[in-house]
Amino acid sequence: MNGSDTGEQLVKNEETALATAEPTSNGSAVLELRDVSCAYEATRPAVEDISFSVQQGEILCLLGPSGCGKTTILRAIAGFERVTTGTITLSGRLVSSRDTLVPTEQRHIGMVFQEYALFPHLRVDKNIAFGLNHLSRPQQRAIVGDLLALTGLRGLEHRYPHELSGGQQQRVALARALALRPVLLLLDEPFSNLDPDMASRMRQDLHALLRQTKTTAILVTHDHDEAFSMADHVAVLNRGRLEQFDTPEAIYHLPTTPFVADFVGQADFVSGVVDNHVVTTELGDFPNTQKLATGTKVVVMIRPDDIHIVPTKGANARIVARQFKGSENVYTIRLASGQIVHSSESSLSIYQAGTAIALRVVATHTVLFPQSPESPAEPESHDGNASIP
Ligand SMILES: Nc1ncnc2c1ncn2[C@@H]1O[C@H](COP(=O)(O)OP(=O)(O)OP(=O)(O)O)[C@@H](O)[C@H]1O
Repeated sequence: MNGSDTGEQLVKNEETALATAEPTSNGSAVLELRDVSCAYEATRPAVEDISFSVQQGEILCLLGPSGCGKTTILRAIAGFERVTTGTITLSGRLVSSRDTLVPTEQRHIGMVFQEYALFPHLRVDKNIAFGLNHLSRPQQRAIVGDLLALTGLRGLEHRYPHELSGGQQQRVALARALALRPVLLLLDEPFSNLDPDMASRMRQDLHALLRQTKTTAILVTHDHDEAFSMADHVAVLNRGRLEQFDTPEAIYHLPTTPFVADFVGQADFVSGVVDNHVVTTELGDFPNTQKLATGTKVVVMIRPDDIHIVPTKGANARIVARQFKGSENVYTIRLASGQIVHSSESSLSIYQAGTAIALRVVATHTVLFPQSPESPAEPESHDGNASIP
């Protein structure tokens, strides 16, 4: 392992082009939440002090583990839940506060939920036209025709919901929501009932459709890949609190908490000590991007794709295990100290367990967190595989 290898190839955070986002804005926001809390039980808030805004035409993803409060926020925006503190403003109008609850039907919000909720006795075209009774027949036909084309449902307009696949039913639910030209479209885990291939296709189609119709949307998911591929901004929630609101790129590369770092991808956390301009760790030196005082103890977040294996006789680190993932091999590595880190290598790079290796670290963004007695416990268990010293 070579400390200078590590240090030379690093780029300071200040030099990156990553744009970070403001969670609130007083610009022309379609939706603005300010210090919103909701509680199902008087003593225990389900979500607390949530503030963010969504601009016209933007897609926001609410991302977090089960029970973190995603659906509660969506329901509060829709007007199904009261807020106990804070305000929700929609198109400049106060719709929720402690003393205000504008009814759902006056909020001009479209909704698509996991179970689609189509009318089983109505054909596809009638399902889509359901909310359009105030318009003339020719107007209704024109809107339905446009949406059938946009959602790829042409030819299926005379079928009943039970005669459609899950993906097709979901398109009908989308078309029905868009027919009313909502100021905001809310989607609660809309792909969770679809198989992975169909979900991936639907994500791309939905993204194109929202862009084409300039629809402002909020999508709830616990899948960070889904959030990254769909969103302009991602709000990461943990235990009812907003941990970070940012662009997908900044959430991945510049997470502001160990929880976010761990939740949005595999991450390892290596102990280090600040020595002037660098942080010295067992993996080499990293830039002291936060200008911390010499002697400060920190943990450095490192992703597996930043760590590369160099088989080296006599080196102190060892390969413990290999996990084949199709497009990559993820290696579990034990450093001389016993610390475990991970390395992502190409699917054809195969090394045996026990191989002595050096590590080349090419971290493009250095993320430092304070080392505290609490930090090891912060991330909760989920898909990620982080190990924190
Ligand atoms: N109707 C309810 N009554 C009491 N507590 C509730 C109710 N609905 C949700 N909660 C609680 O509020 C918290 C947030 O739940 P919420 O459904 O918003 O989370 P979520 O992130 O959407 O979860 P999931 O991904 O599993 O749907 C959880 O602790 C949950 O147990």
